[in-house]
Amino acid sequence: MKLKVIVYKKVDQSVLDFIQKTCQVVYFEKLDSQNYPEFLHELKDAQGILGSGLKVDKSLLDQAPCLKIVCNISVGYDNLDLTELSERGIMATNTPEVLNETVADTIMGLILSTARRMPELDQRVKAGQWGNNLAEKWFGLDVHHKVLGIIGMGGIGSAVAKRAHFGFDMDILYHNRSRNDEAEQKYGATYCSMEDLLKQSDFVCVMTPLTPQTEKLIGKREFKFMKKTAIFINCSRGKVVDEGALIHALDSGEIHAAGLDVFEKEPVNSDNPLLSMKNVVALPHIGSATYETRLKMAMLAATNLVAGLQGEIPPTWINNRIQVK
Ligand SMILES: NC(=O)C1=CN([C@@H]2O[C@H](COP(=O)(O)OP(=O)(O)OC[C@H]3O[C@@H](n4cnc5c(N)ncnc54)[C@H](OP(=O)(O)O)[C@@H]3O)[C@@H](O)[C@H]2O)C=CC1
Ligand SMILES: O=CC(=O)O
Repeated sequence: MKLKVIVYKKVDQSVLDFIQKTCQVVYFEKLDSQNYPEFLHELKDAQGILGSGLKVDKSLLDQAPCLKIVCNISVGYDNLDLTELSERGIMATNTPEVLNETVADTIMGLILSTARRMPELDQRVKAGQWGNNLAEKWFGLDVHHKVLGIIGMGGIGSAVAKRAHFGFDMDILYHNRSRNDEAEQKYGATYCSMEDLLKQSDFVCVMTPLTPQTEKLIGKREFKFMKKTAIFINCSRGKVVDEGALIHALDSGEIHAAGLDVFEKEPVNSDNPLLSMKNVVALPHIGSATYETRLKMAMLAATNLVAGLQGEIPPTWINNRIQVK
């Protein structure tokens, strides 16, 4: 008999076909309050689940006694309680690398659009407010030859550094817990303390995972260190930043602007002060959202799922030191 798995996110038919060669698939294009009871019912005898964003914690796992593998279609796995999964011998996988270049493109888009105020100017032109002269008040800031500080020089951070170094002649500073020799050699990135990075950078880009150590990593103190002309970019997770402190920093002119793909609460509330600030460019958590990359991510997640259930090693297994169930 085929093993039963749940796919709880819309994926391409080719991904479903691949999984269905070896598994029986229960498919929810998305989970909502209407179909959640049905999902929980199916979970009772499911061996694998595949999707993204679902909080997989003790209370969910208590309702999934047969589960062997949880496959995220995302590189971030802050939605997973890894301790709980590992104690139960359940494998967890994510989708690193295949999205690096696409997310880096999104980040460069945020850097350029905040510095050159593209969304604001687009709205003016479309509203018929071009006028005869482009007044100085619509000027932006240069990106090329500036200093880019990357906090979290991993897969995505390195792809940003590559673009900034070769494409924009930027100087790269970075901060991690450990040195990234490759980024230093290939992109001339300079390792420095967080404080030095914040003080010296024209653009500060956060690209760490969300962990207990990185929650509110950037707060009041960090914004105070930044230049008044600094542009802050967050494409990691909203909770890595103290959103109240960010609002204050933008409001009070402590920093110049922000480009945000992620928010403390998603979808962001329509009355969030960040959304009414002209110096904020806001995106709806679409860092990796191209057809090509989302397909690669879903296929990698499916490959993990099938491998794990067939007793093979999933290619991107996170808790790979556990005694498997
Ligand atoms: N907006 C979007 O759509 C997307 C968001 N993301 C987010 O981006 C995150 C990063 O992805 P990716 O680049 O693939 O991950 P990587 O694991 O490749 O890189 C993360 C980097 O963060 C550093 N880091 C981790 N903890 C700390 C810390 N406490 N202080 C300083 N640096 C730290 C790591 O270095 P070291 O271990 O040496 O500290 C590493 O260099 C994901 O976890 C996800 O949350 C990812 C994809 C898309
Ligand atoms: O947020 C997206 C991810 O892949 O992580």
